[in-house]
Amino acid sequence: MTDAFGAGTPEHHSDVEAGETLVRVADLRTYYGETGRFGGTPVKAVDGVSLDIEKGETLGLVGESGSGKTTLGRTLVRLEQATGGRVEYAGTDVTALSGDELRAWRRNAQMVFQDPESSLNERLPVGELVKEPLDVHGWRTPRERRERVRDLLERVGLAEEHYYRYPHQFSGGQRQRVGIARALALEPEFVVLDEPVSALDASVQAKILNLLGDLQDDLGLTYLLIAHDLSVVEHVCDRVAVLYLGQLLEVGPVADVFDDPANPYTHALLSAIPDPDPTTETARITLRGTPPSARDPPSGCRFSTRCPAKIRPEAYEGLDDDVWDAVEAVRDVLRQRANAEVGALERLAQYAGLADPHADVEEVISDAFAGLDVPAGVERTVDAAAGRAASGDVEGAERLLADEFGSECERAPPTEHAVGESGRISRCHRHEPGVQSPSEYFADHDRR
Ligand SMILES: Nc1ncnc2c1ncn2[C@@H]1O[C@H](COP(=O)(O)OP(=O)(O)OP(=O)(O)O)[C@@H](O)[C@H]1O
Repeated sequence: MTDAFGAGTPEHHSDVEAGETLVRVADLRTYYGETGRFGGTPVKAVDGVSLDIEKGETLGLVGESGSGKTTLGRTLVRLEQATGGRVEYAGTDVTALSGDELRAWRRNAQMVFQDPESSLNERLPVGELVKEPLDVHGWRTPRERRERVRDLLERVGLAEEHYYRYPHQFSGGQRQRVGIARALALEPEFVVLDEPVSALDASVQAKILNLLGDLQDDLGLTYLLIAHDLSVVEHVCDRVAVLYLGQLLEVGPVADVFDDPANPYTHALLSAIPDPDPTTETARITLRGTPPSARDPPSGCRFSTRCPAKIRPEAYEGLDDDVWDAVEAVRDVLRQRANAEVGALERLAQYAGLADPHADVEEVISDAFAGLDVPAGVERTVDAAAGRAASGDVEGAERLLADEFGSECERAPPTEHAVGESGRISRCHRHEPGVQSPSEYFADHDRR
């Protein structure tokens, strides 16, 4: 065994070498609430994720709010129990661990939480907060624990006199330092950092990120960094994984993914970052609305309901982009209306005499197509769908449009495709032969 920050590897660490797989995630699923209020469908927060994390790397995890980032992170450190699949840590499936084995493994896998305002118990002085995990694990003698806490406080840039202060006496950055010290108390090998700087001012963010980088170098840590700020990921991560509605759409080295994204969703996410160079002309892709419900995710590709590069039926390949987008927008509205949860709410509203839920479908349609030159064939199909919706058959209307305008994107889930030589993978039907790749498609279509 080593001292607090002594040389050498702590005994409880794995024998995995830098660059080898430390954490192997296989078809992982974490569902919440098997019996929901609206009819018993669980929220599929993580739904079939497979991913390797290498010892010593920083893997970024990005995706919109609600995509399952926190749930995935929490499942990897066993703060959440997986519904299915495996998390192998140095070859051992930790989803199956219990009792003493689980307790012993927990030393290796810790988490730093997003919000230093609420993740620290206000009633304990920071020294006690940092010492708590050592107490819980019965680490060495009480005196040695206090000494280790002093070392830890110093290591994260706090001073000895901070031991007896309370979290509310600290700034946001200092509180996050306390959170980091607490996570490191038991000398973990793998740390999930859940938005560790998003609640902090920009100048403080840089200091905390530097600290995390120094600690990684000194202690040989492996990080999973959850972040919504893509520029943070670009600066500090080795690889990045892109999550959408509980599934990974792209994984690869940061340099490659940021330089030349493979998946349409990554294209859209990255195009939202302001380009510091005003001379380059990068198209901004606007994503319509918010991701659909994780309780009732779309069939086929999860991103198909919002994808700007969705494959079209051959007859509509040449259709004007604006008309296509209007069709997609109408389909989106119909889908939301046919959704069980919305349906239940609407039935309730109807029962209370508040509204006729189908009254404004025609209005939605005329708004969507206003000012557009709509080909007669498209108009006929959309009118027929509007008629069905107005008579109360929203699902029938949705089906009619799906039959006419749908493609493999919404019929089958895309498989994993290797992209380039750097171990990158992307899930998208556009990587299959016979269609333009996502990059070729975006080069051809201005989706601003
Ligand atoms: N304890 C819970 N019970 C029920 N549903 C939950 C719970 N925690 C999260 N969810 C749901 O699971 C899905 C994924 O949430 P999660 O917090 O993992 O996403 P996220 O990508 O981390 O989002 P954010 O960026 O907003 O933190 C969401 O639909 C969310 O509402």
